[in-house]
Amino acid sequence: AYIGSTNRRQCSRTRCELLSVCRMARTGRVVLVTGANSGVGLALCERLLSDDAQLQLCLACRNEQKAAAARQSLLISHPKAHVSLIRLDVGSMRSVLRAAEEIRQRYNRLDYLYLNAGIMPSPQVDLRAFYKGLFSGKAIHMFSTGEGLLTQKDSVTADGLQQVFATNLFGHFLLVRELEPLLCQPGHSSQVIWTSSSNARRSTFSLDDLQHKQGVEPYSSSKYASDLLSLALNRHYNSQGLYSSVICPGLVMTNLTYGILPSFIWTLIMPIMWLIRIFTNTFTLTPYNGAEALFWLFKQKPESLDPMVKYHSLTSGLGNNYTRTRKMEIDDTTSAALYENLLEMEKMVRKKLKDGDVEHAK
Ligand SMILES: NC(=O)C1=CN([C@@H]2O[C@H](COP(=O)(O)OP(=O)(O)OC[C@H]3O[C@@H](n4cnc5c(N)ncnc54)[C@H](OP(=O)(O)O)[C@@H]3O)[C@@H](O)[C@H]2O)C=CC1
Ligand SMILES: CC(C)CCC[C@@H](C)[C@H]1CC[C@H]2C3=C(CC[C@]12C)[C@@]1(C)CCC(=O)[C@@H](C)[C@@H]1CC3
Repeated sequence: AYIGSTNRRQCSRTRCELLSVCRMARTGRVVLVTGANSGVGLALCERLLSDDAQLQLCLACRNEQKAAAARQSLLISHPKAHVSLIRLDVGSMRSVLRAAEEIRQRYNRLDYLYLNAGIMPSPQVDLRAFYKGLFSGKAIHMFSTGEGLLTQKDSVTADGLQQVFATNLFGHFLLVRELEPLLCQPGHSSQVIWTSSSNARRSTFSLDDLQHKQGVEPYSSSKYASDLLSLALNRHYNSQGLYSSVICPGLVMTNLTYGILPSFIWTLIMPIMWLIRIFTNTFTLTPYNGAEALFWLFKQKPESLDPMVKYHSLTSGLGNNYTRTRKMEIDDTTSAALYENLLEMEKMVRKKLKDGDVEHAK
């Protein structure tokens, strides 16, 4: 019933309207966005619909109510848009497999897959590092990347995976693998676009501890892993028409960032944040601005994209948005090794889920 809410609306339409919807559905580009019910993901959806009214947009979210509210808000500004919902908890591998099956049944191709859902659970600001950073001569770098400032408390999911790794990376990896038949269509190219971060740091990632069980910066590690994985996807799938890119939305005020400090502190420092924006173009601050690079990529020929760079959403002091590339600190050897490890992990997870089903049936 959840995923069929578009259909319910259509039932009440005339036959003629229905036929035109079906005709459009056959021609419009298909875009799926994970974590589309708030923040950068929702702002991206707004921008995509403003650009292309024929789009078939699918919001993949874990929370039914929030997803329905997001769809409603999109339909208020774009009443004729084709917006459907799919339930997807990207941190649960069973949910990923179920959602992918539903997507394969619903669409015969996928043009854009935005892997945007992400978490940073129980973030803690290291105040000592913050004060040190302020007077280190690298304050602007610290403000634009949050490097070394944030630690998080991770947990373990029902699949036995680290939650941050499962949500920010592995669930999305499994989704891409499952949607391969829709993404890799002969004579047709598709884009996979990861919402990574400039917080991604090589030193927080280790091939010996992919899930970052040992460390306290799982967010940074998972984002660095997404940069590596995007490169590996390009190496494996470009010949089949699939192109992968990573972006950083800059510092955006969303549920994720509001979770970092108590709300009264945000209220107090907000004027300072707007001031800092004069010195660093990475303080995009609004979800609309943060979605700039995601939207920019939507307009690009995928063949023209560089797999070694990250696309950054930037906003000038005067409030103008633009996208700039920065070379990532990644290499093919580590990227290939990560990919092999993820394939191994995928096998294990699939087996575990299958064995679980058999146990359950007994
Ligand atoms: N805000 C910032 O400054 C920056 C953000 N980013 C990245 O941007 C992306 C979007 O975050 P942002 O808009 O800021 O924050 P929000 O918290 O507003 O958005 C995150 C979205 O991801 C969804 N999500 C989280 N976990 C899951 C899950 N298990 N399954 C499905 N959906 C899930 C959330 O759904 P729900 O509402 O149900 O929790 C929400 O819709 C993230 O990947 C984040 O890491 C990167 C750099 C900077
Ligand atoms: C008065 C307070 C002690 C001031 C603390 C400021 C910090 C909370 C921010 C300074 C730079 C910010 C930042 C992020 C979060 C909040 C800060 C650390 C991010 C890490 C959020 C998520 C991302 O992915 C990054 C790109 C952000 C970079 C900057």
